Amino acid sequence: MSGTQASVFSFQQKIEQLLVTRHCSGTYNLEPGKARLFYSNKSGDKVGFIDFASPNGVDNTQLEDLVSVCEPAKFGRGNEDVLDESYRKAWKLDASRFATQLDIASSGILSTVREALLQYGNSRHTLEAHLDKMNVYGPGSFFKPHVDTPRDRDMLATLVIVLPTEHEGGDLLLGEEKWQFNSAEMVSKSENSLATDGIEVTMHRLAFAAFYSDIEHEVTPVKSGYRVTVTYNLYCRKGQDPLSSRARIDIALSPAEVTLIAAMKAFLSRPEILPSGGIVGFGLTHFYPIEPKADEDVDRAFEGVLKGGDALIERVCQYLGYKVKVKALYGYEEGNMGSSDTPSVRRMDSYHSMYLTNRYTSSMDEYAERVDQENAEEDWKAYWLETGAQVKSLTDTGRSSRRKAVLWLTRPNWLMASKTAYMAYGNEASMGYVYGSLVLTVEVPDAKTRLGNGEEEGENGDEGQADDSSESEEDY
Ligand SMILES: O=C(O)CCC(=O)C(=O)O
Ligand SMILES: [Fe+2]
Repeated sequence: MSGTQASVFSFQQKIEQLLVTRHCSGTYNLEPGKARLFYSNKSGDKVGFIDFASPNGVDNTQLEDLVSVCEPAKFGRGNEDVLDESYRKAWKLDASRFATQLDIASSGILSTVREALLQYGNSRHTLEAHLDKMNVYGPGSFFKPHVDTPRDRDMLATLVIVLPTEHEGGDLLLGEEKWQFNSAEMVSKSENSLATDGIEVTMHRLAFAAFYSDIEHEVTPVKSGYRVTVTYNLYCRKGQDPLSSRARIDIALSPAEVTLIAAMKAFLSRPEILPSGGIVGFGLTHFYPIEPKADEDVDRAFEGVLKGGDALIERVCQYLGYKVKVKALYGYEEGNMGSSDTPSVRRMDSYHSMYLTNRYTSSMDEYAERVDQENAEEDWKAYWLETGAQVKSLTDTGRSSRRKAVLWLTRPNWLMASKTAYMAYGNEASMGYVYGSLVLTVEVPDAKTRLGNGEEEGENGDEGQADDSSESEEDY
């Protein structure tokens, strides 16, 4: 391993330690009179309610009545909603057939979740919760590994509320490390507190968990009792900025940011790293909802709304004064840049060149699939470690334009569990959005300029990789 590769490798390890998948969970004591759930059957001629704050708790007869108005829960396999009880066994009730008194905003649940999920994001972005459905998991109910289908480009996360009922099993397992949300135990604890009239009452608590929707998750079988959940889709809406750009709100740096800033500064101060300047690229950890047909600009779409560790990298690069761009990355085979310019995706080691583009087209699906191929990991790593690989940018007509040296620092989607779920299993049929794999890039000047002892433009323009290095940074 060359000296450069060794420093890239150790820097890569440092970053990856900081990029953990973020999720959040907790409990909330239900206040009497504020935790009823009303429901109706399909025709609306039968209605009922359950008071989850009732001091006596909720009994199985009440839950069986709720089940009697529910339907078997389907899930999405590709573009279809399917009923397959070997993959998902549960009941569901659409949002149109129930209402809950629970207010996730005034209870503070939503702001707690926002703080965790948008930790490094823009402080002006809001987290909007849309009630999705209610599910009941009875004895033997479960939901095998899946991701939550993106409903819209802004869909960021899923919030699951587990209401207090006595049950066993039905844990939510999340991500590669199978983080466990043991909701049965969390809701089993109740507290006695004094009501205003001095009488002691039992307060029951709900449990909640929120996680980025592209993280693979599953619900283990319920062993006894009924597990009742209300789920919300959480959308990150970009903040409007009616004020001048000087009126920004900047949140103080977190320890992870401080560590990464120092590491990045030290790394880029090494003269052997991109000596003539070029692009530093990061494969994003998370998948992002993309509408392949929309042909939208991914940089504009995702700038400032990245998830978890991806947002951490973005914020650190911005802090260091670099302009960050979100891009799609394609590989092209030699000789395949004919007039049709249809991207052809092949194994990384057979690529002639890599292309960075602002557009994500349906061919990027194949690109994402390629990452999933068996044994692809090794090739991918080797490529990702390669220094001085080149990228070109694609113009809107699909023709290549300028070349730049690129140094890849993190592998894409490496924290995600089995990638098959992204293609095959969603909690709903796909609705025109797919999870796409993206990269983040920053352009860095040559080593002399970085070390503060060179001319602004750099002296060494003959590296041979940048055939048009005088172009503005907007051009890659
Ligand atoms: O109930 C849970 O904990 C998660 C449910 C879920 O994954 C879903 O409904 O998509
Ligand atoms: Fe799910």
